[in-house]
Amino acid sequence: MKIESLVKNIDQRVILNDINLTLNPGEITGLIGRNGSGKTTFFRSIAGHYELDHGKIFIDQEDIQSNKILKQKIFYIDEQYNFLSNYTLNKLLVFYQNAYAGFNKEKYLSLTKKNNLNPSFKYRSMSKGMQGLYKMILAICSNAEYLFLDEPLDGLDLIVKKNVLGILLDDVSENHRSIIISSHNLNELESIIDRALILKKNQIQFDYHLEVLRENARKIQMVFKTKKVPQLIKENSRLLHFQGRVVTAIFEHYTDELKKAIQAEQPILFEELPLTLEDVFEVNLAHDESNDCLQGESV
Ligand SMILES: Nc1ncnc2c1ncn2[C@@H]1O[C@H](COP(=O)(O)OP(=O)(O)OP(=O)(O)O)[C@@H](O)[C@H]1O
Repeated sequence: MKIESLVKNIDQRVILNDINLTLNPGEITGLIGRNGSGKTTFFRSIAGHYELDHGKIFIDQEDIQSNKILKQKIFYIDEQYNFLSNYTLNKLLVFYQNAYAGFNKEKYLSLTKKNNLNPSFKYRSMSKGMQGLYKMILAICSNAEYLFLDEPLDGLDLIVKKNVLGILLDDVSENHRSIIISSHNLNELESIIDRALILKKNQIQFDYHLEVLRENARKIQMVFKTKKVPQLIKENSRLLHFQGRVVTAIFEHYTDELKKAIQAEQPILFEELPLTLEDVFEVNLAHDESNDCLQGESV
Protein backbone atom coordinates (compact mmCIF):
# COMPACT_ATOMS: atom_id res chain seq x y z
CA MET A 1 0.00 0.00 0.00
CA LYS A 2 1.22 3.42 -0.90
CA ILE A 3 -0.18 6.50 0.78
CA GLU A 4 0.59 9.71 -1.03
CA SER A 5 0.18 13.26 0.32
CA LEU A 6 -2.76 12.34 2.55
CA VAL A 7 -4.47 15.31 4.18
CA LYS A 8 -7.44 15.07 6.54
CA ASN A 9 -9.10 18.08 8.11
CA ILE A 10 -11.90 17.90 10.68
CA ASP A 11 -13.93 21.03 11.42
CA GLN A 12 -11.44 23.16 9.47
CA ARG A 13 -8.61 21.81 11.64
CA VAL A 14 -5.76 19.95 10.03
CA ILE A 15 -5.51 16.55 11.73
CA LEU A 16 -3.27 14.77 9.23
CA ASN A 17 -1.04 16.73 6.91
CA ASP A 18 0.88 15.37 3.96
CA ILE A 19 1.24 11.75 5.09
CA ASN A 20 3.44 9.73 2.75
CA LEU A 21 3.99 6.10 3.56
CA THR A 22 4.54 2.69 2.05
CA LEU A 23 3.30 -0.36 3.94
CA ASN A 24 5.07 -3.58 3.12
CA PRO A 25 3.72 -7.13 3.16
CA GLY A 26 4.87 -9.29 6.05
CA GLU A 27 5.66 -6.27 8.19
CA ILE A 28 4.13 -5.46 11.59
CA THR A 29 4.17 -1.73 12.12
CA GLY A 30 3.43 0.13 15.35
CA LEU A 31 1.64 3.46 15.10
CA ILE A 32 2.72 5.53 18.04
CA GLY A 33 1.52 8.96 19.03
CA ARG A 34 0.27 10.88 21.99
CA ASN A 35 -3.44 11.11 22.77
CA GLY A 36 -5.17 13.12 20.08
CA SER A 37 -2.25 12.90 17.64
CA GLY A 38 -4.51 11.44 14.94
CA LYS A 39 -4.00 7.67 15.03
CA THR A 40 -7.70 6.83 14.81
CA THR A 41 -8.18 9.52 12.14
CA PHE A 42 -5.38 7.88 10.17
CA PHE A 43 -7.08 4.48 10.37
CA ARG A 44 -10.47 5.92 9.46
CA SER A 45 -9.01 7.80 6.50
CA ILE A 46 -7.30 4.73 5.07
CA ALA A 47 -10.30 2.48 5.67
CA GLY A 48 -12.50 4.88 3.73
CA HIS A 49 -14.62 5.96 6.70
CA TYR A 50 -13.54 9.53 6.00
CA GLU A 51 -13.21 11.27 2.69
CA LEU A 52 -9.70 12.53 2.16
CA ASP A 53 -9.20 16.26 1.76
CA HIS A 54 -6.20 15.53 -0.39
CA GLY A 55 -4.03 12.63 -1.43
CA LYS A 56 -4.37 9.13 -2.76
CA ILE A 57 -4.03 5.59 -1.46
CA PHE A 58 -2.85 2.88 -3.81
CA ILE A 59 -2.96 -0.89 -3.45
CA ASP A 60 -1.03 -2.72 -6.17
CA GLN A 61 -0.72 0.60 -8.07
CA GLU A 62 -4.52 1.03 -8.14
CA ASP A 63 -6.26 3.95 -6.47
CA ILE A 64 -8.62 2.52 -3.82
CA GLN A 65 -11.07 5.38 -4.41
CA SER A 66 -11.63 4.31 -8.00
CA ASN A 67 -11.79 0.57 -7.32
CA LYS A 68 -13.97 -0.14 -4.30
CA ILE A 69 -13.22 -3.90 -4.48
CA LEU A 70 -9.79 -3.04 -3.11
CA LYS A 71 -11.45 -2.12 0.21
CA GLN A 72 -11.77 -5.88 0.79
CA LYS A 73 -8.04 -5.90 1.16
CA ILE A 74 -8.34 -3.74 4.26
CA PHE A 75 -9.66 -4.82 7.65
CA TYR A 76 -10.52 -2.21 10.24
CA ILE A 77 -13.05 -2.09 13.05
CA ASP A 78 -13.77 1.39 14.35
CA GLU A 79 -13.67 1.11 18.14
CA GLN A 80 -16.13 3.98 18.58
CA TYR A 81 -18.56 3.52 15.71
CA ASN A 82 -19.22 -0.09 14.83
CA PHE A 83 -22.27 -2.23 14.38
CA LEU A 84 -21.09 -5.30 16.30
CA SER A 85 -22.93 -4.72 19.61
CA ASN A 86 -26.44 -5.80 18.72
CA TYR A 87 -25.61 -8.95 16.81
CA THR A 88 -24.87 -12.54 17.69
CA LEU A 89 -21.58 -14.03 16.55
CA ASN A 90 -23.55 -16.18 14.11
CA LYS A 91 -24.98 -13.08 12.45
CA LEU A 92 -21.61 -11.33 12.45
CA LEU A 93 -20.08 -14.31 10.68
CA VAL A 94 -22.62 -13.86 7.89
CA PHE A 95 -21.86 -10.13 7.63
CA TYR A 96 -18.13 -10.64 7.46
CA GLN A 97 -18.41 -13.49 4.98
CA ASN A 98 -20.37 -11.14 2.73
CA ALA A 99 -17.93 -8.30 3.19
CA TYR A 100 -14.77 -10.35 2.53
CA ALA A 101 -14.80 -12.72 -0.40
CA GLY A 102 -11.76 -14.55 0.94
CA PHE A 103 -13.15 -15.02 4.46
CA ASN A 104 -11.77 -18.20 5.98
CA LYS A 105 -14.84 -19.79 7.59
CA GLU A 106 -13.07 -22.99 8.54
CA LYS A 107 -10.44 -21.14 10.50
CA TYR A 108 -13.08 -18.89 12.05
CA LEU A 109 -15.10 -21.88 13.28
CA SER A 110 -12.03 -23.59 14.62
CA LEU A 111 -10.72 -20.50 16.44
CA THR A 112 -14.09 -19.49 17.92
CA LYS A 113 -14.64 -23.05 19.14
CA LYS A 114 -11.15 -23.30 20.59
CA ASN A 115 -11.73 -20.06 22.48
CA ASN A 116 -15.21 -21.01 23.70
CA LEU A 117 -16.93 -18.24 21.76
CA ASN A 118 -20.43 -19.58 21.36
CA PRO A 119 -22.15 -18.59 18.06
CA SER A 120 -25.30 -17.63 19.96
CA PHE A 121 -23.45 -15.08 22.11
CA LYS A 122 -24.42 -11.49 21.49
CA TYR A 123 -21.30 -9.41 20.94
CA ARG A 124 -22.28 -6.84 23.58
CA SER A 125 -22.86 -9.51 26.22
CA MET A 126 -19.29 -10.77 25.94
CA SER A 127 -16.54 -9.58 28.28
CA LYS A 128 -13.97 -7.10 26.99
CA GLY A 129 -11.47 -9.93 26.75
CA MET A 130 -13.80 -12.09 24.69
CA GLN A 131 -14.58 -9.13 22.42
CA GLY A 132 -10.87 -8.48 21.93
CA LEU A 133 -10.27 -12.10 21.08
CA TYR A 134 -13.24 -12.17 18.72
CA LYS A 135 -12.12 -9.04 16.85
CA MET A 136 -8.70 -10.55 16.34
CA ILE A 137 -10.27 -13.74 15.00
CA LEU A 138 -12.39 -11.68 12.58
CA ALA A 139 -9.32 -9.74 11.46
CA ILE A 140 -7.27 -12.85 10.74
CA CYS A 141 -10.13 -14.75 9.11
CA SER A 142 -11.10 -11.83 6.86
CA ASN A 143 -7.93 -12.71 4.95
CA ALA A 144 -7.49 -9.01 4.22
CA GLU A 145 -3.96 -8.06 3.20
CA TYR A 146 -3.90 -5.01 5.45
CA LEU A 147 -5.01 -5.25 9.06
CA PHE A 148 -5.43 -1.96 10.91
CA LEU A 149 -5.71 -2.70 14.60
CA ASP A 150 -6.54 0.18 16.91
CA GLU A 151 -5.35 -0.63 20.44
CA PRO A 152 -6.14 -4.35 20.09
CA LEU A 153 -4.71 -5.23 23.52
CA ASP A 154 -6.19 -2.33 25.44
CA GLY A 155 -7.93 -3.41 28.65
CA LEU A 156 -7.23 -7.13 28.22
CA ASP A 157 -5.80 -9.20 31.04
CA LEU A 158 -2.44 -10.87 30.66
CA ILE A 159 -3.76 -14.28 29.68
CA VAL A 160 -6.18 -12.93 27.07
CA LYS A 161 -3.48 -10.61 25.74
CA LYS A 162 -1.16 -13.58 25.22
CA ASN A 163 -3.96 -15.44 23.51
CA VAL A 164 -4.82 -12.52 21.19
CA LEU A 165 -1.18 -11.97 20.33
CA GLY A 166 -0.70 -15.69 19.79
CA ILE A 167 -3.50 -15.69 17.19
CA LEU A 168 -1.94 -12.69 15.45
CA LEU A 169 1.62 -14.00 15.45
CA ASP A 170 0.60 -17.48 14.28
CA ASP A 171 -1.10 -15.80 11.35
CA VAL A 172 1.87 -13.56 10.58
CA SER A 173 4.13 -16.58 10.34
CA GLU A 174 1.75 -18.27 7.88
CA ASN A 175 0.59 -15.31 5.79
CA HIS A 176 2.20 -12.26 4.34
CA ARG A 177 -0.07 -9.52 5.61
CA SER A 178 0.80 -5.98 6.49
CA ILE A 179 -0.33 -5.13 9.99
CA ILE A 180 -0.50 -1.74 11.66
CA ILE A 181 -1.12 -1.68 15.39
CA SER A 182 -1.65 1.42 17.46
CA SER A 183 -0.93 1.13 21.13
CA HIS A 184 -0.07 3.21 24.13
CA ASN A 185 1.76 0.32 25.71
CA LEU A 186 5.14 0.44 24.06
CA ASN A 187 6.56 -2.48 26.01
CA GLU A 188 3.84 -4.60 24.52
CA LEU A 189 4.53 -3.37 21.00
CA GLU A 190 8.26 -3.77 21.26
CA SER A 191 8.20 -7.53 21.24
CA ILE A 192 6.03 -7.80 18.12
CA ILE A 193 6.66 -4.93 15.72
CA ASP A 194 9.25 -4.63 12.97
CA ARG A 195 8.75 -0.95 12.39
CA ALA A 196 7.58 2.04 14.44
CA LEU A 197 5.91 5.14 13.04
CA ILE A 198 5.70 8.17 15.28
CA LEU A 199 2.83 10.51 14.56
CA LYS A 200 3.50 14.04 15.70
CA LYS A 201 2.35 17.51 14.68
CA ASN A 202 -0.06 15.99 12.11
CA GLN A 203 2.67 14.05 10.32
CA ILE A 204 4.64 10.81 10.46
CA GLN A 205 7.77 12.41 11.80
CA PHE A 206 9.78 9.31 12.54
CA ASP A 207 9.89 5.98 10.80
CA TYR A 208 12.12 3.45 12.51
CA HIS A 209 12.92 -0.08 11.46
CA LEU A 210 13.55 -1.68 14.82
CA GLU A 211 16.31 -3.94 13.56
CA VAL A 212 18.21 -0.94 12.20
CA LEU A 213 17.51 1.02 15.38
CA ARG A 214 18.78 -1.81 17.59
CA GLU A 215 21.88 -2.10 15.47
CA ASN A 216 22.72 1.59 15.22
CA ALA A 217 21.26 3.30 18.26
CA ARG A 218 22.56 3.34 21.82
CA LYS A 219 21.33 4.67 25.11
CA ILE A 220 24.25 5.94 27.15
CA GLN A 221 24.52 7.35 30.61
CA MET A 222 27.39 9.73 31.14
CA VAL A 223 28.77 12.00 33.81
CA PHE A 224 31.12 14.82 32.85
CA LYS A 225 33.38 16.88 35.07
CA THR A 226 31.32 20.01 34.58
CA LYS A 227 27.55 20.53 34.39
CA LYS A 228 27.86 21.68 30.80
CA VAL A 229 26.94 18.99 28.26
CA PRO A 230 29.73 18.79 25.67
CA GLN A 231 28.77 20.15 22.24
CA LEU A 232 29.59 16.78 20.66
CA ILE A 233 26.86 15.12 22.75
CA LYS A 234 24.33 17.84 21.90
CA GLU A 235 25.02 17.51 18.21
CA ASN A 236 24.85 13.73 18.03
CA SER A 237 22.17 12.70 20.47
CA ARG A 238 18.75 13.33 21.91
CA LEU A 239 18.65 13.95 25.61
CA LEU A 240 16.54 11.52 27.59
CA HIS A 241 17.33 12.60 31.16
CA PHE A 242 19.52 15.30 32.58
CA GLN A 243 19.90 15.36 36.31
CA GLY A 244 22.74 17.16 38.03
CA ARG A 245 25.73 16.05 36.01
CA VAL A 246 24.20 12.74 34.95
CA VAL A 247 23.23 12.82 31.29
CA THR A 248 21.30 9.98 29.66
CA ALA A 249 21.17 10.35 25.91
CA ILE A 250 20.12 8.39 22.86
CA PHE A 251 22.50 8.26 19.93
CA GLU A 252 20.62 7.15 16.85
CA HIS A 253 23.71 6.85 14.68
CA TYR A 254 26.29 5.45 17.05
CA THR A 255 29.66 4.48 15.64
CA ASP A 256 33.09 3.52 16.98
CA GLU A 257 34.38 6.94 15.90
CA LEU A 258 31.65 8.65 17.89
CA LYS A 259 32.44 6.47 20.91
CA LYS A 260 36.10 7.47 20.71
CA ALA A 261 35.15 11.14 20.35
CA ILE A 262 32.89 10.95 23.43
CA GLN A 263 35.59 9.22 25.43
CA ALA A 264 38.00 11.94 24.43
CA GLU A 265 35.76 14.28 26.44
CA GLN A 266 36.88 12.17 29.43
CA PRO A 267 33.54 11.35 31.03
CA ILE A 268 33.76 10.24 34.67
CA LEU A 269 31.03 7.70 33.94
CA PHE A 270 30.19 6.15 30.58
CA GLU A 271 27.72 3.30 30.57
CA GLU A 272 25.59 1.72 27.86
CA LEU A 273 22.03 0.94 28.96
CA PRO A 274 19.39 -1.19 27.24
CA LEU A 275 17.43 0.92 24.74
CA THR A 276 13.65 0.45 24.71
CA LEU A 277 10.93 1.69 22.40
CA GLU A 278 9.62 3.69 25.35
CA ASP A 279 12.93 5.59 25.41
CA VAL A 280 12.60 6.38 21.71
CA PHE A 281 9.01 7.52 22.19
CA GLU A 282 9.92 9.63 25.22
CA VAL A 283 12.86 11.29 23.56
CA ASN A 284 10.82 12.13 20.48
CA LEU A 285 7.54 13.12 22.05
CA ALA A 286 7.38 13.56 25.78
CA HIS A 287 10.24 16.03 26.01
CA ASP A 288 9.17 17.80 22.88
CA GLU A 289 9.70 21.40 23.92
CA SER A 290 12.55 21.05 26.39
CA ASN A 291 14.60 18.87 24.09
CA ASP A 292 14.61 20.99 20.96
CA CYS A 293 18.26 21.92 21.32
CA LEU A 294 19.27 18.27 21.15
CA GLN A 295 17.19 17.19 18.16
CA GLY A 296 18.90 14.72 15.88
CA GLU A 297 17.94 13.73 12.39
CA SER A 298 14.38 13.00 11.42
CA VAL A 299 13.13 11.08 8.40
N1 LIG B 1 -15.31 13.52 14.78
C1 LIG B 1 -14.50 14.47 15.22
N2 LIG B 1 -14.92 15.76 15.41
C2 LIG B 1 -14.08 16.71 15.85
N3 LIG B 1 -12.78 16.49 16.15
C3 LIG B 1 -12.30 15.25 15.99
C4 LIG B 1 -13.13 14.17 15.52
N4 LIG B 1 -12.37 13.05 15.45
C5 LIG B 1 -11.14 13.42 15.86
N5 LIG B 1 -11.11 14.73 16.17
C6 LIG B 1 -9.91 15.45 16.66
O1 LIG B 1 -8.80 15.05 15.89
C7 LIG B 1 -7.64 14.89 16.71
C8 LIG B 1 -7.09 13.49 16.51
O2 LIG B 1 -8.00 12.56 17.10
P1 LIG B 1 -7.77 10.99 17.03
O3 LIG B 1 -8.91 10.34 17.74
O4 LIG B 1 -7.52 10.60 15.63
O5 LIG B 1 -6.42 10.84 17.87
P2 LIG B 1 -5.77 9.52 18.51
O6 LIG B 1 -4.30 9.64 18.29
O7 LIG B 1 -6.45 8.31 18.01
O8 LIG B 1 -6.08 9.73 20.06
P3 LIG B 1 -6.11 8.66 21.27
O9 LIG B 1 -4.74 8.10 21.39
O10 LIG B 1 -6.50 9.50 22.43
O11 LIG B 1 -7.15 7.62 20.91
C9 LIG B 1 -8.07 15.21 18.13
O12 LIG B 1 -7.71 16.55 18.40
C10 LIG B 1 -9.57 15.05 18.10
O13 LIG B 1 -10.18 15.92 19.02
